[in-house]
Amino acid sequence: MSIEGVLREVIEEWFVFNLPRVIPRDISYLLPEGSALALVGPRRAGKTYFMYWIAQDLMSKGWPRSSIIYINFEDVRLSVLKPTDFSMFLKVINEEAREYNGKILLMLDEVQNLPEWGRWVRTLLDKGRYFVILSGSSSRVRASDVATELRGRYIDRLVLPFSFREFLRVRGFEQGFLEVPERHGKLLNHLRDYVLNGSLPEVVLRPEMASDLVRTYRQTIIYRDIIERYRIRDAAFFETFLEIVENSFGGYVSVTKLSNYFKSLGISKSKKTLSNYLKYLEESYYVVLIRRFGFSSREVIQQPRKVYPIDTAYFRRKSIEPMMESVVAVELMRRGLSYNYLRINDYEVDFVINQEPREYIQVTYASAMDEIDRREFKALIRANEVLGRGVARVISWDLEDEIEIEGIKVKVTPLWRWLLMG
Ligand SMILES: Nc1ncnc2c1ncn2[C@@H]1O[C@H](COP(=O)(O)OP(=O)(O)OP(=O)(O)O)[C@@H](O)[C@H]1O
Repeated sequence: MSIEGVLREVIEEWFVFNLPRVIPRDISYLLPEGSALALVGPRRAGKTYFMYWIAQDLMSKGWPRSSIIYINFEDVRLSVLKPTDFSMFLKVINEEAREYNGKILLMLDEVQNLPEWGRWVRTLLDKGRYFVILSGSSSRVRASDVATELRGRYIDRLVLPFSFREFLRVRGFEQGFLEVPERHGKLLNHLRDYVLNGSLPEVVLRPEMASDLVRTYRQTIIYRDIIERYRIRDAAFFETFLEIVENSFGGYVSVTKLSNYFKSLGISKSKKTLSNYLKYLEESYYVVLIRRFGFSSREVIQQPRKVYPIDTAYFRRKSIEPMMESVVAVELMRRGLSYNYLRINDYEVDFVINQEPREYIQVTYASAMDEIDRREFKALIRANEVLGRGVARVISWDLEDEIEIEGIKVKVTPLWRWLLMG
């Protein structure tokens, strides 16, 4: 069959494809004129399913199915598409689809498999007749690649594993009357499940498969998205490096210390290489790195970074507190906030949110107010003194209070409430 025939076949299959049941996400989307909507985020976080959801949502608002085309370029039948096939592609789209209010929506998935996809998308946008939504593998269609390929003509949306609100929706737990004791107990059980097992959609939906799924996801990220993509020749070394990073989840990684450590083993790796490896892990959305507050980006490389996995399913179990911090870090990312950790002499604040007013956050698993380490409060007070007045908050497991220490009000907020606040 000619490539034209194949493309028609793929599109016609889409028109009769039974869309799966999709759990609605709390991620907003829009169809911008002249720009593409790029969905970025970690592996298996639900980018494709979010496209299906958009299709369903638009159809419920009157869009006919024939005005929406979804193409997955990972389809082997499309692997022979060449950059010069663009005119044919356009002709097939125009013949197969029907306009709705003068527009056709094109959803292009795994777009990295399409040679020169950036040019294709820009040309489509120039025609003024198409809305384009695209997504691709986390490492090849990273936010930075989209920026380069589309020269600013895009809006991106980060698709992360389920938020706690979405997670409760999957579990069928209504979000009212949370203080009623029986419901409260259930809520805390859900919270424990969320913190300990993470919220990758398939893992949440098929908990019995969790360990197999998580192992496979990790392998794909490490081997396909990082080692292959960045052409890392010394894969065995990278794995050793990764092991150290994974064992540091919830703590610090310092490129300087790592470089010295490897030197002591007779392995010479430059700080630049190690720093790049960390960057790859971050760009592939496997880890979240938190930089120290107050240092320029050049200086920050020398500073230890705090490291968390993108989902606690990847966490090497330690205690629950660092896992709670991990959930908070990813939630801040979900809310699109910029944040750092802060260290002033011996005091440390887990998160400083860079907004007006600043917010200083500590995370604790303490089960009674007097169990909270005084140093946690002291650090919040120091932060207020040094960086200026802000909101001081302790995120706890289930404690709720507001106290005043040395003239500074500190809010103590349960993790579940904080997660549902966003
Ligand atoms: N909103 C959702 N409702 C129901 N199931 C979902 C949802 N999102 C994701 N899933 C489940 O998680 C799996 C992975 O989701 P999806 O394929 O959308 O991820 P992705 O981000 O496109 O992955 P990749 O980066 O590997 O292409 C799906 O096969 C489905 O089982």
